[in-house]
Amino acid sequence: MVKAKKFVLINQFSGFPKESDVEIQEEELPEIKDGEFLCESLYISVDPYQRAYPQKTGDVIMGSQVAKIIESKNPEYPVGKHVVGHYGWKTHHILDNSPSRLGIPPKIIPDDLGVNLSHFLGVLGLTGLSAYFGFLKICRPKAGETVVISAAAGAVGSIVGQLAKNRQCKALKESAPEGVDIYFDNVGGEISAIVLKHMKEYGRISVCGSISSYNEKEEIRVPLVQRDMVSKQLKMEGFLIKQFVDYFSEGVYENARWLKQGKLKSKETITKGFENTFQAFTNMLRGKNFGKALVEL
Ligand SMILES: NC(=O)C1=CN([C@@H]2O[C@H](COP(=O)(O)OP(=O)(O)OC[C@H]3O[C@@H](n4cnc5c(N)ncnc54)[C@H](OP(=O)(O)O)[C@@H]3O)[C@@H](O)[C@H]2O)C=CC1
Ligand SMILES: CCCCCC(=O)/C=C/[C@H]1[C@H](O)CC(=O)[C@@H]1CCCCCCC(=O)O
Repeated sequence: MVKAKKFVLINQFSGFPKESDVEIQEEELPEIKDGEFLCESLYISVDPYQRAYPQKTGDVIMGSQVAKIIESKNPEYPVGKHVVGHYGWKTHHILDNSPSRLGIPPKIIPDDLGVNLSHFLGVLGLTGLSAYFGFLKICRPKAGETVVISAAAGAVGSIVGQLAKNRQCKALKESAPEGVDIYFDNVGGEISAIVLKHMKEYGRISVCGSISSYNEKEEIRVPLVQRDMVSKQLKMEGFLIKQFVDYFSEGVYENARWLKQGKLKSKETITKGFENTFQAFTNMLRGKNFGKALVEL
């Protein structure tokens, strides 16, 4: 009998998440049934959306994992293979072909890509794909254009910055005297209101997230955007990565190709130990991560 450990939400987050809002609980897992497989988590992803989205008390905290299949009664998921899933912060899972709450079933990790397993939660996972699709497909960058990225050192932002440089764009950290062609927004709020003022005519804004608001109890108020949107004829588009789910393999293989060519570097901040998952989560919310924040079990 396998005893799984899991992080359960016991109080709704209010403001910045507190240790007392979650609890590690143990769960005796039953024997697997036909069509099921048992997997052991190797890496767990901590992400801002775990604070942004409402979660029910008593539920396992949502999140993705890379796990190794250790027992199987499902020929599609053989023992020894690794999967990426979105089944929560838990050490062991009994799964089958059923999709997660993101509508995606467990994905077998290809053995032939020659990259770290952890990359499938970062540069080759939901954050790397958010950078790939959110920047390349929504912003359609052109050489010589000026790009500004908020939360540029993070999991998504650090990939967008490299994709921008690979396309001979000027990825700026400080001021942009000639104005901004593309703004990749992970933060929202005041910083975005300032960048909007510096957008060039026909600029494009890809809205990936608004982390400046996730821990705020009060609605953040910023200046009206419509005046600049109209006068500068700007395009602003929000997206959720799941909209591109049918094209994920394109993004994974392109990012993997650039990784192997050295054109993309995957930065990760790894916290060791399942019991430190919540700490890794709050460290990320405090900006203590560089690249993708992960937990290695
Ligand atoms: N649309 C989609 O499908 C997806 C959206 N996202 C969104 O993308 C954004 C980045 O996510 P991800 O790369 O995973 O996270 P990051 O790795 O960038 O970590 C979050 C970062 O946000 C910054 N931050 C935290 N709080 C604030 C604040 N109050 N004001 C300004 N900056 C803050 C910190 O960086 P620092 O303080 O160093 O600037 C922190 O490191 C988030 O908004 C997330 O919700 C992510 C994945 C998919
Ligand atoms: C309003 C908050 C915007 C947060 C944007 C964000 O961080 C999205 C993250 C996506 C992640 O990369 C994979 C997803 O599809 C996340 C969005 C939805 C995840 C939670 C599902 C919510 C639910 O089940 O109701």
